[in-house]
Amino acid sequence: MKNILYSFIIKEFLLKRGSRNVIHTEKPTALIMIFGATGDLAKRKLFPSLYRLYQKGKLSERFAVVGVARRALSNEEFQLSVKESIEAASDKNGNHDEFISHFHYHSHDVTDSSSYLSLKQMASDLDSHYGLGGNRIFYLAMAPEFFGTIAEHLKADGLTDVAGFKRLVIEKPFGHDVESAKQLNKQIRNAFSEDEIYRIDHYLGKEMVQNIEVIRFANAIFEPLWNNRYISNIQLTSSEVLGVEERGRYYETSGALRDMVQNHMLQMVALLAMEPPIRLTTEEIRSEKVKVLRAMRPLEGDAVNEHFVRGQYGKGKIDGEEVPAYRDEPMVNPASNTETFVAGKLLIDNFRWAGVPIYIRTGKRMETKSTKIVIQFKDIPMNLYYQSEQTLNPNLLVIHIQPGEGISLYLNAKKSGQNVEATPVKLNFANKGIDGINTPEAYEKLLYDCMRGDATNFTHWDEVALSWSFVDKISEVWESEKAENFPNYESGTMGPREADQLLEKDGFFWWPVTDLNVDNC
Ligand SMILES: NC(=O)C1=CN([C@@H]2O[C@H](COP(=O)(O)OP(=O)(O)OC[C@H]3O[C@@H](n4cnc5c(N)ncnc54)[C@H](OP(=O)(O)O)[C@@H]3O)[C@@H](O)[C@H]2O)C=CC1
Ligand SMILES: O=C1O[C@H](COP(=O)(O)O)[C@@H](O)[C@H](O)[C@H]1O
Repeated sequence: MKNILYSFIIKEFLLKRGSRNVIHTEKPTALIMIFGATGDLAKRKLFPSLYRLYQKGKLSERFAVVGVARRALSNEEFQLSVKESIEAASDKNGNHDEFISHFHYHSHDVTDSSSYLSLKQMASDLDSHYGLGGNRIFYLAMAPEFFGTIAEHLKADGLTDVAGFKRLVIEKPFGHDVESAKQLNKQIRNAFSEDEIYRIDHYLGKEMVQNIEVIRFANAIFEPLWNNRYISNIQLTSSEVLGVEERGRYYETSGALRDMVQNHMLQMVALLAMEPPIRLTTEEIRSEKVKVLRAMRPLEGDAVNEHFVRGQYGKGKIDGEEVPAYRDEPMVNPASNTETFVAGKLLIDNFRWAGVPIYIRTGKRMETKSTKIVIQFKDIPMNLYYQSEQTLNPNLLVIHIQPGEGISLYLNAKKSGQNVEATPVKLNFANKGIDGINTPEAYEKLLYDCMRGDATNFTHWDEVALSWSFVDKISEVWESEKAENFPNYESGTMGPREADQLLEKDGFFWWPVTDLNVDNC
């Protein structure tokens, strides 16, 4: 029985997945201008992702990259840093010379108006040299305070006057709250229209986050059950083992709520809870996600601390090593009130989800690195197969986002032998096991999507505004009340006790993410 069900699910899943996922063969042509080209993001993610696209033949020879940053570098020095970043990320022995010859450097302070004119000249020369058709992508991989200034200069100094397309890719955080996000949006909208703006949420580039839609809408067995009649609760965990590391300055003004919940966690909630779009177009999918965010019950006053728990890590042990408390990290206030952990209960007040709690939790310095979604189905009305003192396990659907990728379905089946008792069985689909290849990095997919002009996996302004409005109410309360019990969880644990109590008071518990790991098939 286990095998029959298993193969049915896998076959169904792959068939539907294949019919939906068009294989893109376009080789887009563009000038990609990376602001912040000497920074961490460019080196760790952007250059290696562009290289992988090139290696896979998804970039034609008609592309050029201009790296922009303040420090004085020659083209050769910049190309060497690109080469080093590719080697550090993956390919130590490849021949990168042809690829890196497409990279050029412009030393430029983005606050200095005069240097945009030479940047414009450089862009125009590269456009002619590589035959780029005037297509331009401006990637802002810099601190957010520069986003608005750069966008304004690009327009004022004529860099956006192009014969081809112009697109702005903008990193997180998109604002600090709804007001600052509106202000930033206004600045960039003076230079780019909404459909030219690609707001990055790298979770939307993750293979299994993109798979949420397919699992839901391509399987006859799930969608009819995807509602408050059959689902008792949903749990989303995104736990990290790393601490705040070198990012104390940024994190002190952000905290886990702004850093992870406002964007990644709420985006995953929207994908899980949205109605089937009438078409798989960017506009239709975004519009369904927006409806979920609009239906999320806002929290105010006392409701904030009834539905949300905050935590901050203290010292502890990770992999046998002592690690410091958050308050002892570099560039962190020794009396910091910043949360490094958030757990919350969300309610979506619409016909499908009324009464189904969606629990989220995310934090740094936790026991394990894991992003998982657990959908817990309601109990059957009557338990025929267990002794009265035993309870039947609920059916669970687990979507493994990372580090393992796949899905597991927990069912009850008959125990082998003469008896008629039920025993839990787990049906597993491990993504790598089936495809036999490493799935592309999120940034690789998102860069390619942007070059092709597909904004589906980027966040629309309406989503940004709604998620900030939701989160702002929580921040207001937390910023006005000092957390007297911080630090309230030891590094290397799954967060504060209050996060468990949040579910216990509803009669649930967090499914232990380490026990649910996907096995390779
Ligand atoms: N790093 C990561 O993993 C992630 C980063 N992000 C986001 O990406 C963005 C960049 O982050 P990250 O790469 O870590 O930042 P870094 O601090 O490592 O890099 C900043 C870059 O900006 C350049 N820069 C700073 N000031 C100026 C200026 N006035 N004019 C021109 N260039 C300037 C720096 O170069 P120079 O000093 O030479 O001028 C450097 O290239 C941020 O918005 C961050 O939130 C988002 C997700 C993950
Ligand atoms: O955006 C961010 O995400 C990372 C976690 O990303 P993941 O892909 O490793 O899950 C987080 O560490 C960082 O603080 C945050 O800014």
